[in-house]
Amino acid sequence: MFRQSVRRLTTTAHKAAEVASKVEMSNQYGVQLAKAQGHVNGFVGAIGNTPLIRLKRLSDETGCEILGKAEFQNPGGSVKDRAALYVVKDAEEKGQLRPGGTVVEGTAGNTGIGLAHVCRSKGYQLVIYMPNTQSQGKVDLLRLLGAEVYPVPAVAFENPENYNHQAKRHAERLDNAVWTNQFDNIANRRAHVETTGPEIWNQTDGKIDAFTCATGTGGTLAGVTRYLKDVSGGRVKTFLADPPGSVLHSYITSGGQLKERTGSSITEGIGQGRVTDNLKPDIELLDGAVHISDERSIEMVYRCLDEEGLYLGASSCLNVAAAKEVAEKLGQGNTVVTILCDGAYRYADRLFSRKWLSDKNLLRAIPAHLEKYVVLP
Ligand SMILES: Cc1ncc(COP(=O)(O)O)c(C=O)c1O
Repeated sequence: MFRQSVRRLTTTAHKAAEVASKVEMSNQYGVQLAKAQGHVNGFVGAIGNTPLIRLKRLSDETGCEILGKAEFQNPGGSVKDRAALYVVKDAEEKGQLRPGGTVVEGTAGNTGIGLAHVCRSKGYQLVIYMPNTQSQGKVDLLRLLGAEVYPVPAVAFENPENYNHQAKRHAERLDNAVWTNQFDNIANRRAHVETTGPEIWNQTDGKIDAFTCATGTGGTLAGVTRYLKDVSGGRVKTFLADPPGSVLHSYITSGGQLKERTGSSITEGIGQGRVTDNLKPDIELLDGAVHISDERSIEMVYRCLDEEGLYLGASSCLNVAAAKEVAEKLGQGNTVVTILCDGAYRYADRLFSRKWLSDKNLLRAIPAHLEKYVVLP
């Protein structure tokens, strides 16, 4: 009995030592091993290097190459994983965030999910403030990923009770905490100057004529624009893609006049009422802007599913519709790249619901042969 217990203890101790040495080894050599053996180190190592997908039907139709960067393949499921990693890394590098610290952000969507994964994998606490108009599903998912979530009244940015200002104040009350401030923190834009832009350039071998995407914070559009303009000596043209309810299309086409925000869109995560600090340095570099109605975005959700087998969210499909418009504007033989921001999984209960589509007066935008995909009541 005694001998058995000793054997069990010795085996346990041996196993513990083995595990400890593996952990140590993985800490010390993780990055090198990852590179040598073709795997990546943890969640953050899996961010980026997403495929560039040729959209066959739209390319054939326009006589251009229309390519979508598959950002839905990031480990947290969206383009926002890149920004989440960069704003956290930036806070670490500036000494604002030390081991065991807390990240605080105001976000209603993908940035929160990206941050929740990044914070879990790096051992930080995460606090999220969001408007209380958001679905319970989003709140539940963030809580499931370990975040502390505060739904607060949905008031305008100018109101001190807006979720962004509450997030800022929360961080100020804590030690070793940072408000990552995705809208005006240019580490967000840097993620795309340093990763998304170079990936697109390398994946196209520099044979890219235009890039277009929508903006939420503006990080993706500004960062990719900056990189592509620099590396191509200004040759690559870049365009904002804008949904209804955003002021940026008219800001760009009117030469810098900021109008009052009116209207709204079914596309989530995009559309803006102001020029954020992420956009400011690069908005002048843009060659133009295209406006895409909700009808065109939703039609493209169904077309991408039917023609390409791609199950995409509405902002991705607004981008695809914009890429098609840019291709038609530039003419045959051009290569146009856009961003496939996330999949439809988080929005399926709306995008494929007959009631929701008819409440939004969008059922009529779906071509008859694609109505078979409206599978939810
Ligand atoms: C689904 C989706 N698409 C696009 C964007 C816009 O990206 P960016 O913030 O880089 O402008 C966001 C931002 O949250 C998003 O959630």
